[in-house]
Amino acid sequence: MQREDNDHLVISSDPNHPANLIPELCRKFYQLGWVTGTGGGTSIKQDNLIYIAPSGVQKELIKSENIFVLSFPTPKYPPSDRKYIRKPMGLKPSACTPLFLAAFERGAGCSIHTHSQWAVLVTLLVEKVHGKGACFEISNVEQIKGIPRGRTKTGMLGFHDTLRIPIIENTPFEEDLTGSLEKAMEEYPDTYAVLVRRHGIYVWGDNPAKAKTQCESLDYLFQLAVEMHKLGLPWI
Ligand SMILES: CSCCC(=O)C(=O)COP(=O)(O)O
Ligand SMILES: [Zn+2]
Repeated sequence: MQREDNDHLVISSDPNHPANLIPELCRKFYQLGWVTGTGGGTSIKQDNLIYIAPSGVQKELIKSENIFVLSFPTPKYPPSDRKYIRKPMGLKPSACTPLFLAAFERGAGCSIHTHSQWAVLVTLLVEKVHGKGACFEISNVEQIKGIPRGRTKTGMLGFHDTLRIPIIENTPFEEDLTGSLEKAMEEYPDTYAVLVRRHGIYVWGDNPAKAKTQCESLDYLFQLAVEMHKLGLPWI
């Protein structure tokens, strides 16, 4: 049943409650330039509930009462079949919802979408190989250790390991990225992120802290790669 109230699901004095964490994370991401101009967003899964930020709003101004709540599992399509249990009046759920759900279906506890310029720039430096999808690769940089080996493995990548992040092509509407994002997730079962050419990145993690730090490590590596490229240094 769709409800417009259910305020108790988003009102909490606990700073780690998803409805408090999402606004807090969005404020941090805004300061980093990742979600300016209403772009990007964040979603958290806790038990069988998904908390989602609203669409097309200033992400740094989101309040707990603006948060949508979905019962998980839920159909991704059509949007009218999704099991919303809290829908704030006058707001629309993030257009990233089916992409966030794709990460939750694969065990994630938090999914972040940013429009980081470093992420966009690396997608312009990595070309599509004929017959294969494009992929950002980097190795021999300490910060690679901030990324887990993968969903099917334990521990973090090592200094000499190669980090691979698939790149998918952008589409006119955010929702339409879902098919290619899921294909990339199948082709790279150990990835925790997918870059979207000329758009940004989706990053997910087991919980909000891991998703955030993985997002930070990746952004560091993208910036480094772009700066190395500018200096004429190979980054791989
Ligand atoms: C200028 S933002 C264009 C839409 C977009 O790419 C995006 O990430 C915004 O998603 P929302 O959560 O606001 O629906
Ligand atoms: Zn976007």
